[in-house]
Amino acid sequence: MLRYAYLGPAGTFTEQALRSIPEAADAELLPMVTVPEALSAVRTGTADAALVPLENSVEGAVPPTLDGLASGERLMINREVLLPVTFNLYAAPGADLGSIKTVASHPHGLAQCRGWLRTNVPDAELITSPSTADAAEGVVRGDWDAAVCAPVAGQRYDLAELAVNVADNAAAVTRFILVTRPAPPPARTGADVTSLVAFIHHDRTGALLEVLTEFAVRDINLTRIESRPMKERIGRYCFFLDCDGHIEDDRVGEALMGLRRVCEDVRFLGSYPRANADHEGDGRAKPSDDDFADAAAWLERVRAGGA
Ligand SMILES: O=C(O)C(=O)C[C@]1(C(=O)O)C=C[C@@H](O)C=C1
Repeated sequence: MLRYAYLGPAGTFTEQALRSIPEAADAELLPMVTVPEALSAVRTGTADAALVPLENSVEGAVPPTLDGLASGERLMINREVLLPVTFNLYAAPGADLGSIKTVASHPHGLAQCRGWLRTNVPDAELITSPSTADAAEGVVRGDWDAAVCAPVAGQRYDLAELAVNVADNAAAVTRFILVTRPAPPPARTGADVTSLVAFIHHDRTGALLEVLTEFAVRDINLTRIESRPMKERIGRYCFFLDCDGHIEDDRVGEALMGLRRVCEDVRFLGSYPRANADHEGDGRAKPSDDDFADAAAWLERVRAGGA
């Protein structure tokens, strides 16, 4: 039986996202307290895969996930899951809004409900917890008065619903990734994402431009770029890049080779099906895949002395 680690406890958005993966239905689900623990379960072999949050459409990146992918033994992204996230405010049965002095949630949960909390419980102290479901559990433990979490967590921990849809942006979506130990990527679908970390030569003028150029000259659409400090000293960053396409695509393979030439190091994080099938790319795709194949065949021919 496959074992899937995830950011737990039961009732997190991550668990909901994991349950949307068909293979997880028959798997053993292993709740972990933090993202680094979930990633480490995969590295040590305690789990076959881990589902962790990567970014939110309102709050941006989840730093422990980026840091856990950039360093340590290499892991690979095998799949992405997009989940709309809606938050409610829960407290112990019998409580009302006026009695709430402390509210806990995951930092991303608190950030997404900042405006509502400031308006409706202006004097409450905001406490960060490892996950939204841990915040709900903390209400049961008596650690704090209320939790901002998913409706499923409120129900699971038998809490009283004090307010619904307390997020400042009702359309928020979180992107989760399923990571495994290094393995051949899932087959190309024609609507794929490739993720990598580029470690540039810091003292070289235009080093980042060189990286971007490898994509631009091959008409590869970049869909995300994000920097994280490398933690050795101020001013050192690595760059997380997502682009359209699969490592098996000629243009993406060529771009990766180009990056390998111009960067200090490149960490390939995987090619996997894009979850938002309505994503249109830049709509140009010129030169076409056939043009890349044709150019490769032409090079072979002229190298061999042909026309
Ligand atoms: O705490 C949870 O429920 C999670 O799954 C984590 C997480 C996150 O890291 O962004 C996931 C989605 C929400 O945006 C808030 C928290």
